[in-house]
Amino acid sequence: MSWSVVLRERWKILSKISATLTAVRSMGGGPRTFPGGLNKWQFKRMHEKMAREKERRLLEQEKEVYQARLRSQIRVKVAGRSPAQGDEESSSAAAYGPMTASDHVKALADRFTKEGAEDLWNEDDGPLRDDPVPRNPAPSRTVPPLDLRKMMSDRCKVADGTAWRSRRPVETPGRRRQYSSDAGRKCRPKLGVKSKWYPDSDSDSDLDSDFGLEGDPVKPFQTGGTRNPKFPRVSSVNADLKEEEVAIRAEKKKKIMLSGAALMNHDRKKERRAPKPKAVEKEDSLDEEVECIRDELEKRKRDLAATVGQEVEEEALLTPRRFEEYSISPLTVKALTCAGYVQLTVVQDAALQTCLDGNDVLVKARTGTGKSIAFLLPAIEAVLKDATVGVNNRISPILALILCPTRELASQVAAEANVLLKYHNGIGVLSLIGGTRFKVDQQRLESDPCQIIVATPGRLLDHIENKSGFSLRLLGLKILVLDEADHLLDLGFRKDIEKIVDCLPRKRQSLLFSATIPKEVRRISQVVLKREHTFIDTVGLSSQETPPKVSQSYIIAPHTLHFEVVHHLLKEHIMQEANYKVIVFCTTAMVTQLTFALLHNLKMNAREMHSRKPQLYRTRISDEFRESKRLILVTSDVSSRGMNYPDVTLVLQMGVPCDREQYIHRLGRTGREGKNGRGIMLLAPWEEYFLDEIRELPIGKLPMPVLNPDAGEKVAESMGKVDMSIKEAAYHAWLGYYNSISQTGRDKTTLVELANRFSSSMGLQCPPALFRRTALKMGLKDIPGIRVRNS
Ligand SMILES: Nc1ncnc2c1ncn2[C@@H]1O[C@H](COP(=O)(O)OP(=O)(O)OP(=O)(O)O)[C@@H](O)[C@H]1O
Repeated sequence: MSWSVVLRERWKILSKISATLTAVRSMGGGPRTFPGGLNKWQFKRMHEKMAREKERRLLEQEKEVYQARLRSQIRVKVAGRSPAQGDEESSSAAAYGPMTASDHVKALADRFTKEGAEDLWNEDDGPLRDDPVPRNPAPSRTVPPLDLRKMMSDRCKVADGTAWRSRRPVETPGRRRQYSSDAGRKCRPKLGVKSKWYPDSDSDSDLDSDFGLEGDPVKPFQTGGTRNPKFPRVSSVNADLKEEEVAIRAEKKKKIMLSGAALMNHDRKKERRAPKPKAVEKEDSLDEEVECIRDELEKRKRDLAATVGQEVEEEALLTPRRFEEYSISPLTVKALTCAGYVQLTVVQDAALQTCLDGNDVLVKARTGTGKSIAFLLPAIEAVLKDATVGVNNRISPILALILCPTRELASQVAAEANVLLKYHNGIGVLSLIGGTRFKVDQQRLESDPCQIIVATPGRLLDHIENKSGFSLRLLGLKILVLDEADHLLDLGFRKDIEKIVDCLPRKRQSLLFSATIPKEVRRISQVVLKREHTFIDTVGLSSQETPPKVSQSYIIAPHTLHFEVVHHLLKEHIMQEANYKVIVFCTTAMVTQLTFALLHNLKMNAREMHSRKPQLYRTRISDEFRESKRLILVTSDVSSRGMNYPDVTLVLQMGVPCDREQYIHRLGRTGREGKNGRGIMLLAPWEEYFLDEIRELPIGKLPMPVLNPDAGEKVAESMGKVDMSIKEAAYHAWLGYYNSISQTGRDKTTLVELANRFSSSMGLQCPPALFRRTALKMGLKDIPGIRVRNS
């Protein structure tokens, strides 16, 4: 065999081997390593396991609390038995405590109603305040809040001469609130309706329910131990307690007292043993009273709505305190002064010192009142205090982590942080947000010595899971901030937040800020906060949650006319305001696209912003709108929270928001820094149910505007020019939205009707095939009168 043949054979073998090697080479640039030499999946599984364990631990802790509560109940009841009863068990049990159960209840009643018992009351059923007297109390309202309970008791005094003691302690001047609950806002007095007791709720709500805070206008106890004739004797309550005691003892004998099964039994919702009024005739008159008060309440609300534009509430945004009075770095004070911040706003004054002291804090304050600076200052101070700062580390630990729900908000917060760090060389801020290249983030993380990260949860988790060494950098974290905390702890984000928190050191400070903190968020806030955190609420029960100088109104109009009404309102506003700046909120990204296309065809100066747009475009539009005047931003809810666009003159909400909180945040884009503003919500008749959710807000009804037929034709013509694919996409998205949020949407027959109306308002013919496609997409089957199922 010649050499050339041998060479050719060898060449063939070599090329085969190289082809095989190419085929088995792993994709994505080789294996990634994680701390502890784990691969990506092992690392992910480890985190999931840790999360599961944490969940189990929390559950166990909760069980322990129930057990302890049960034990203490039994102890009180056993101690309540007098030795005179001759029961050996009771006499030995009496050693547990010196009081009988009824004495205990009476003493508590006395304690709660006496003056100076403020320390017993909680902030919005939260933990007891460390510092009950704030240095600068929120200025009082010009219009005093309507105290339903006080009115009730006053009326009752007049009616039958008996003095009913209100459960609400008297507001002491100089205090923000002695205690709080949602009672004032959510719970109208509902007589004859039993309120529920949830034994698994936190200790604070126990306090509420035990003392009938929820929905009860009056309290059964009186000072001095005298009994209100409307309520049964405490002894009848004791009889109930005794029965329960016997049942519990029987359970105990079976040795299942503290078993999971026993706990499950106590986990069930129980009807609270709220004392009922005895006299039926009094109940009737009481009903009348309540009706009367409701009417008065409605009237007051209407008056407030009518006059809100005329400075009903003159609350000052700034306090007399100045930043240099706090223990913050002089360089930061210099930067603050440079940016025009000299005095603190109310929320900054209320929260700053507590945050600087290193406590875990949950803060609620109205939109546009300066929460960002209130959490950025403690974050910067925490970084400055760390010994590693100033040391020339190539890769510095991440000391402060700020999480925001949207990319634009994260960029805005990072920009604000940079303003405050103007004179601090060596401290860096980096924003990690979705929609940008991961590689670019990695390079910036390696090249910039940043100690503060502002991130959206998804992208941060990406870095934790896919970038080796990133989790290690987080181990030195000193402070965690959740801006728009209620949204971040919402179902959409919660899993991500839990995963992130699992990667952070336990010994850290956590700050949660938002303009809305629903009760359920307070309960789950302990996913992030320590149990003994402080709750600061600068809004309070007595005040409205929306900006005081924003006039709020709604219009009910047939859906087929919505685009026409929007066009009319915008034209009218442009005529009235020379420097108009309007935000139009739409229900979904696709509906936003459609509305923008329509306004664009109508030659209005508008921009669009929603999640379907690339990040670069979104950033550009956001910056442009921040700087501009005489511009309309048509947007989805990506702009509803936290975005600080100065001098917005009108917020127009087209269609129902997904919940009450979203309404407040959308509206909060106007009237910032205590300025004037206007908010209009446009609803279809079937969306009126939403008004009930915001009934305590000063919102008034506007009549349906008189529409110009010529303008109507113009709108129809412009709608005709909009691309069919945009209309179809909006149609799908719109139906999906209503199907997911509203009761109406869940009624399939109504949904078909809505679909027809929506399609006609777009000039879409709604062919059955299109509706079938939508219905299938939404997982709907068997709609009466329509064959949805694919044959
Ligand atoms: N101490 C201050 N003095 C003057 N202006 C301030 C001060 N603090 C904040 N501001 C201004 O108040 C405006 C609103 O601030 P910020 O965006 O922090 O409000 P926010 O409470 O976070 O609102 P949202 O709830 O919508 O997120 C900003 O324009 C900011 O510059």
